Amino acid sequence: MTTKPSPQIWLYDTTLRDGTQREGLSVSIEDKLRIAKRLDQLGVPFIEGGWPGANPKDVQFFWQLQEDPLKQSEIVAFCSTRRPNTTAAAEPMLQAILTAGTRWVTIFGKSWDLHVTASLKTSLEENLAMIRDTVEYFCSQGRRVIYDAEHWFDGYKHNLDYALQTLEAAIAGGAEWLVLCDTNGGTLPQEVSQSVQAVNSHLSLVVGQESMTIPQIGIHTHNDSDMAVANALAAVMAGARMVQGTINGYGERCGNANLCSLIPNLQLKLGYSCIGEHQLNQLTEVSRFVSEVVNLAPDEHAPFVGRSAFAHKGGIHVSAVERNPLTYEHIQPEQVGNHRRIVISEQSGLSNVLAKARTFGIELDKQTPEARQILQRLKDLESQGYQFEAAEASFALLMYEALGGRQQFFEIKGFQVHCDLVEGKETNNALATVKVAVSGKNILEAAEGNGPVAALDAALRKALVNFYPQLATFELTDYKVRIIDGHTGTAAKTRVLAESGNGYQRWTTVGVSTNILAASYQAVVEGLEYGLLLHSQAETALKVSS
Ligand SMILES: CC(=O)SCCNC(=O)CCNC(=O)[C@H](O)C(C)(C)COP(=O)(O)OP(=O)(O)OC[C@H]1O[C@@H](n2cnc3c(N)ncnc32)[C@H](O)[C@@H]1OP(=O)(O)O
Ligand SMILES: CC(=O)C(=O)O
Repeated sequence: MTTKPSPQIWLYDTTLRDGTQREGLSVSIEDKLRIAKRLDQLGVPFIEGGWPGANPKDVQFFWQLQEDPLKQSEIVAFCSTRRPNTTAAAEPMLQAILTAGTRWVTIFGKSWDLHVTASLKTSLEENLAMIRDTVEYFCSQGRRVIYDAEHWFDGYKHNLDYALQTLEAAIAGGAEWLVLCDTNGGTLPQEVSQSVQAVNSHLSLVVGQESMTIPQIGIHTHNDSDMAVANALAAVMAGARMVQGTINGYGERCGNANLCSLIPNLQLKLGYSCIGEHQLNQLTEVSRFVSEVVNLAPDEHAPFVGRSAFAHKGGIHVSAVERNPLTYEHIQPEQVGNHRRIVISEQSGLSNVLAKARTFGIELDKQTPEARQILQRLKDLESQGYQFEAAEASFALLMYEALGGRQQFFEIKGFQVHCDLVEGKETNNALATVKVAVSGKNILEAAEGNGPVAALDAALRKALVNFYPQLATFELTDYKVRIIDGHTGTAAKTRVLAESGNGYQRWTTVGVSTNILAASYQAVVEGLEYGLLLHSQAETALKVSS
């Protein structure tokens, strides 16, 4: 028996054009080239690179791609129709599109009569001529044209006859795709379905009579009603075959349809073919790559690709997921290149503790009193203000302690910090002294730092480095302070999260106290202890393997 091939949906990425219309997002030519190349590897058939002629950066970008073309994607130049009362050939803006040297061009034109009169300030007839002429001009120059019907759904609602005439003008000019745009993002899914079906029926009737090829329908949605992905899916289910969107949903105002959600929904839920399976599992990496290049923090809670998309926190969830992931996961995280995470907190049950212990190489038995003690200690500490979700190294130390296997690398006998808040003295304004004991030997050390925590960290390392030379590679990489129960004023508790690293691993520890220095001290000391533990575990593993 032969299996029916999945119907194809043509993906059209506009991260480099509509995505860059997002407030706070700006990219260099090099950034654009890096993103285009990554999308090319992902197998996106169309990549809208920008509007050459609108700014020098986009002109350069297309020229550079002529020197070093993409391997599989079509790079597309974007532009408006010609201005009123001129000719396409006379428009400098359209000439810039030709020099961009792309095979495909996307032209956007007005579908809504309000826009023609209020924004273009021209007649309805002239707008039809602008659409037809512009598309025709590019076709006559050997380009293939995608026509973006701007404000399609508003035009459809307010003046259906005219909106349809604008599509017919694009067809008459030679457009191969008609992309219906929800430019203002205010449309709901059932309106999208109904409109796409109506357009398809109208085109088969009108264009069929003139025995012309019927262009295919595409969809371009914005997220102003939080419907961009739902609307694009509704359009596909109603017959659209091109989907425009951006990586991470970047775009003007509230953004565009998010391809990181659309692709897996289309492919895994609706059975359409968009990109290859081995490309689908690159999606999480592509999402993070693009957010890194555009210098925006990734959305940790983004569906499919976010760090928390498959993170399980509630004890009931973890217990069930450990038995069968289908209980609380809608797809396998690996299908989109993501992975499952178990989070520990006051919401945990024994299943969370057991699963987390396993990630540290500790096999706990649910029936043992130690497992229950660890859970109880976790809940007690969280009720005092600790948070272990992000401080897994402190949780590991807590587990070793409960199991009687916490190694004592050093003992702190006391510490003092002195801050010198003299105006103009911004460096080394703090001095810390520490007294520590290692293998029964007492050491007293002092160090300066740009603040009390840095000074304390430096003094501790100085005291310990002769015993543990690996400390020279450790560094405090991040330090976060949060005031909890702030209504109690200066008596409020402070939670400190300290991130440490040794060049190839990072770990986070937590400290809580009414005294910010005591909280910091606790987090910093546990950070050093955990780093020493990692080193000692690595040495043991090396001895065993050799
Ligand atoms: C829905 C969308 O997202 S469409 C893409 C929107 N993206 C952008 O606007 C980013 C790039 N834009 C730009 O760099 C500039 O706006 C430019 C270069 C295009 C135009 O700059 P300017 O000539 O200074 O015009 P300005 O931005 O003030 O106004 C836009 C002009 O385009 C016209 N216009 C708008 N839509 C269309 C269209 N579909 N076809 C033809 N002209 C159009 C407007 O009527 C206005 O013309 P006017 O100046 O003769 O009144
Ligand atoms: C073309 C486009 O970006 C829009 O209509 O939203």
